[in-house]
This record gives sequence, structure tokens and C-alpha cells, in this order.
Amino acid sequence: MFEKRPLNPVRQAVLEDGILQGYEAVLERAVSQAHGQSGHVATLVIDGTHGTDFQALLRRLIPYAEKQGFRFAAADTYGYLKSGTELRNHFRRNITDNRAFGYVAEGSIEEYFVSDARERFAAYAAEVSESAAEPTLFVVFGPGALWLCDGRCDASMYLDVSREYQEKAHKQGLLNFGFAWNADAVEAYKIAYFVEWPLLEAYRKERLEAFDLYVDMNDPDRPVLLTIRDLLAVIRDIARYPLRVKPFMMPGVWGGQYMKRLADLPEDMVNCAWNFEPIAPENSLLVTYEGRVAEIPFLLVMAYAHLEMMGARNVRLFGDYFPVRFDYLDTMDGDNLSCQVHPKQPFIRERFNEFMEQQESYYVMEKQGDAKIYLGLTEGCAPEALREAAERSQVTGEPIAFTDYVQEWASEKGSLYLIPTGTVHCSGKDNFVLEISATTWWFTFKIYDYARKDLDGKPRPLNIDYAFENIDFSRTAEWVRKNLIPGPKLLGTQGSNEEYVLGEREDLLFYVNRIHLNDRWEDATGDEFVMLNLVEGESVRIVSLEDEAAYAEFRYAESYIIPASFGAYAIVNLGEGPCKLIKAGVSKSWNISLVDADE
Ligand SMILES: O=P(O)(O)OC[C@H]1O[C@](O)(CO)[C@@H](O)[C@@H]1O
Repeated sequence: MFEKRPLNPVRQAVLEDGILQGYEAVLERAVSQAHGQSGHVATLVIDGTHGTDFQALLRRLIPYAEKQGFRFAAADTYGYLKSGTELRNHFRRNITDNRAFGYVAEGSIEEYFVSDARERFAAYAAEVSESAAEPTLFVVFGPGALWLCDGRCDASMYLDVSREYQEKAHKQGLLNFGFAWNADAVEAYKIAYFVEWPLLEAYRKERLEAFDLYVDMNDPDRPVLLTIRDLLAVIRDIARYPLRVKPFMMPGVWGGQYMKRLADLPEDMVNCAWNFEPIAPENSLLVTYEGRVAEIPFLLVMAYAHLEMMGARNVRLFGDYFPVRFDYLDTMDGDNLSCQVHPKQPFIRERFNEFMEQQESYYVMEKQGDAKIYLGLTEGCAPEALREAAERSQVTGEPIAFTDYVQEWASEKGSLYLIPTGTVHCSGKDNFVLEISATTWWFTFKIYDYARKDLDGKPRPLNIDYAFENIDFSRTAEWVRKNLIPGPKLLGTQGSNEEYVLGEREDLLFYVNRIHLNDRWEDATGDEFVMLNLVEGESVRIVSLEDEAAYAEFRYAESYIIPASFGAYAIVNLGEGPCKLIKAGVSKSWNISLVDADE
């Protein structure tokens, strides 16, 4: 069965305190740490990611502290924020009027707070201190708490939840940090993407080492505690061995049933359109030590172990941004994706302040019936005709014959369809596609969406103007056939095993190869990360050639990342019959540094 909760073991690191579970452990550790440090008033900072259930901890902390002989006092960061209206105004350039797209914010967490927040807080803290006639536990909680008290505290903890947790909470009504209202979950995602995450996740990254404790709050009933020292040891350890993220699955209007069956997903999940594994900023990792499990954002692994993960060349090119993503698009018994195009680098930088352009590719892992892939334009497709048809449909709500404009191809199992920016495309229904793409995933300019409504009953936003600024009208059928649907080219053999190049182009930062495995294939990272997915067959083992105890096993449709630091390894077929793996990474010929472009 497809593993939905893959565990990544801590292998070498010996943790001083280990992974602890439950509120008892969190309370005991936090209060004793704060108590041990100071005299009359012990200040405990409880900072964390927006959406974390701070209240779940506080309602247990108050009686606990009182039992320990403390009087309880508290201040929350929310009281020092700009108002919701002020925040909307302050970030209006980042939020914009567009339904889906904003402009990535670059500032700091400070922007959320009123200008005299720290002074006002310091005055309040002084008051608490002066009026404390008995031992007092002064708790400062909420996102930005450590910033608010300028690091002056006796103990501090960071409570974290994943983006998956936040996005589910958005759908149930969680508003953006500091905001008084959201139009809907789409707007909440937009504001999170363009404002909240850039500022608050940057804050978490910059300050993490200043905290004493880290608490995984993804299950608010069962918090998981690590000291920051142990957390960093965990990160540096797991980043040296093959790892798999926790798959992040979501339904969608075109979603299919294949992943649902494969992963035995709940019956009441209408479909599974997407499975991200990995889209680095969106996923987290489950790590395990002595039988205990903690969930940590992949972004933290990248922040503290990017060199081990990606290797020196990729860090020079991309900083600590993991540049390649795998995700599934499941339309089996579902529907077509929107007819769409993705933006080019100058456009995405200038209009949205986004790091990298959205290059893509589709690998058809499974298909049924006469499934199609739509790629490029028909010969003779006139820009005005496509535009007129798309706009007409938007106004009238009537479908158009979109294959008059967009080229249709038979979907072939095992074929790769390359999608450089500017190429009009979409997967048709009845495909199970492994998408191998650059790690940019939000910038889809929909040209046509079949006049249908989304799962929430609202039409999905079309972006015909943006699309037309990016469509490359020279990418028509014949050119596409020659350039974007390459056949496999043999790269090397080892006994009866073979490696093929499936796709590599100078305008794509990633390469896609396929290994046909009968028994064993030896390879080496060469100080570059390698991504693998078992696209056919039962199961394989990845084992280090230097240390046979260092291995990971995985099954059909699961994706593993082999960090650059893993070195030489073998892939061993554990199944009965032959199998195939997609292997991807950063193309050797890609030498455009996106980091430099930032400076
Ligand atoms: O816009 P649609 O129709 O939901 O398309 C699916 C989307 O999934 C992605 O492939 C990955 O997020 C995007 O490129 C694409 O926009």
C-alpha cells in the first residue's frame, strides 16, 4: 500500500533530550526552564506560526503554573498589531485586486505591528514586574512574541504547524494573521502566499536558533517537543540520507480517483486532484527517533541543511530554495485541467516578485481510454481568434471548441511532455500524471476553464490578459512534436539495466531520466540532489555504497529525494518483475543563478 505517512529516521545523531510527547512534557519543560532563569517574574515567550492553537496550550499552562506556585500574567501579540484595515492598507501593493495573484512581500514581521509596539509592550512588562508581589509567570504569546519583547525572556518556545494545516484551517474559516475578514479561502491563500508566509516564515527562519524549544502542534491534542538544539541535530542528520516528504493531497474540480484508490484515502474525499511530494515550501517531513514522531516543515530543513541537501553548485544557483518539484495531477475518472500557460522569468519577477519561472513537464504514469494531453497551439491558430473565443466564453458562460486552438495529443503511458514557460497546455481527463517541474506552482494563467464552477460553487479566476502577455504563438503542432515530446535516448547500461534521458532542454532547469531496472543500478550524486519516483514495479531499495546500513526502501508511486551529500549509492529492485524509476534533478547545463538576479 502507498505510504501516506512516510517516516524519516534519525540515524546518527544522538539527541540530548530526544523527542517528547504530550502537554505534560511541554509544560514541565517550559515552566522549569523559565523558573530556573530568573527571580520574581519569569517571562516565558510562546511564539509560533499563525493558526497554531495557542489556546490549547494556555488553558493547560494556567493551572499548571498556579500549581507550581506562580501567579499567572499574560500579554498577547495581537494587541500590538495594526488593525485589520490598516494591514490591508499597508500591504495593498502585495495583495492587489487580482483574485489569485499578488506581489511577494519582502519586509519583516515588524510591519504587522503598530510603530510603538515594542515600547508599549516594554512599559506593560515593567508594570507586571513592579506589581509582582509574588512569584509570577509572565507569558507573552502569539506570532512575533520574541520580536515584541526584543528577545528579553527567561525561556522561549516556538509552536509550529504545517502549511497543510493552515490551508485546511483557511477552508474552515481561519483568517490571515491580523486580518479582520477574508473574502474566501482563495483570498486567504493569496494573502498567505504573498504576505504572511514571506514575512512570518522568514521570521521563523531568522529567529529559530534564538528559541529554547520547538513544539510541533500539528495535532493540538498531542504536541511534540524538541529542544532547538535537538531539532537542528535532527535536521542535519536527516538531510544526509534519502528522505520522503509527507504527501500533501487535495481535491479539485478536475480531480480523479486513481490516487484515492492507491492510497486508500477516505471515502468522503470527493477526489484527489493534487498530491504534492514534494513541493518544498508546502510539504513537511515526519522524522522519527526512538519510536517518537515529529513533523517539521521542509523549509526548515532547507534553511539549516541546504548544502547537504542540494550540493554546492545548486546552492550557488538557487540559495536555499529547493528548485525541483514532483506532484501528481490525477484526472482518472475526473476532468480536464484548465487550458493554461505559465509566466516567463522577467514577467514573474517584475509582476509578482516571484523567485523562479514556472517551467513544467508531465510524465504520464497511467492513463485510460483515449486520454489526451493538450500541448501547444494548432497550426494556424491566430492569437486574436483564441482571445476572442476565450473572452466570449467568459462573458456568455458558453463552452468553446478549444481544440480548434489548442493542439490535442494522444496520451501515451510512459511519455514525457515538456512544458517550457509560454506553452499553452493542460492534461486531459483520465490521466495520472507525475509532474516534474520547477518549484513554482501558483502562477497558472487560465485561458479557458470550460465554463465550469469550482468545488466551492464559484467560477475559478481566468487570467486572459496575463496569459496573452506570455503565450508563445510559435509553439504550434509541428514544433511541439519535434521539441516537446522527445522519445527516450539511451544514456548508459549496467548489465541488463538501462538509463534513458527522457527530457532535457536549455530552457528547463530540470532534467528527466528514466532507469529501467532489472536487478541493480549503481550511481552517485556527484554533489547534486537526485529525485526518484518508482513509476512502474513494486519496490526498490536505495543503499549507500559506503555504508550498507544506510538505506531506504520505497514502493510504486512514492518519491524520494537523495541528498547531494549521500554520495555513491545503488538502487536495488526488490520486486518480482522489472521496474522503472523516474530520476530528476537540476540539469547539468543550467547555469543561470537566480540568486544573483536578486541582488
Ligand atoms: O489551474 P488548474 O486547472 O487547477 O491546473 C492545475 C494546476 O496544478 C499545477 O500543475 C501545479 O500546481 C499548476 O501548474 C496548474 O495550474
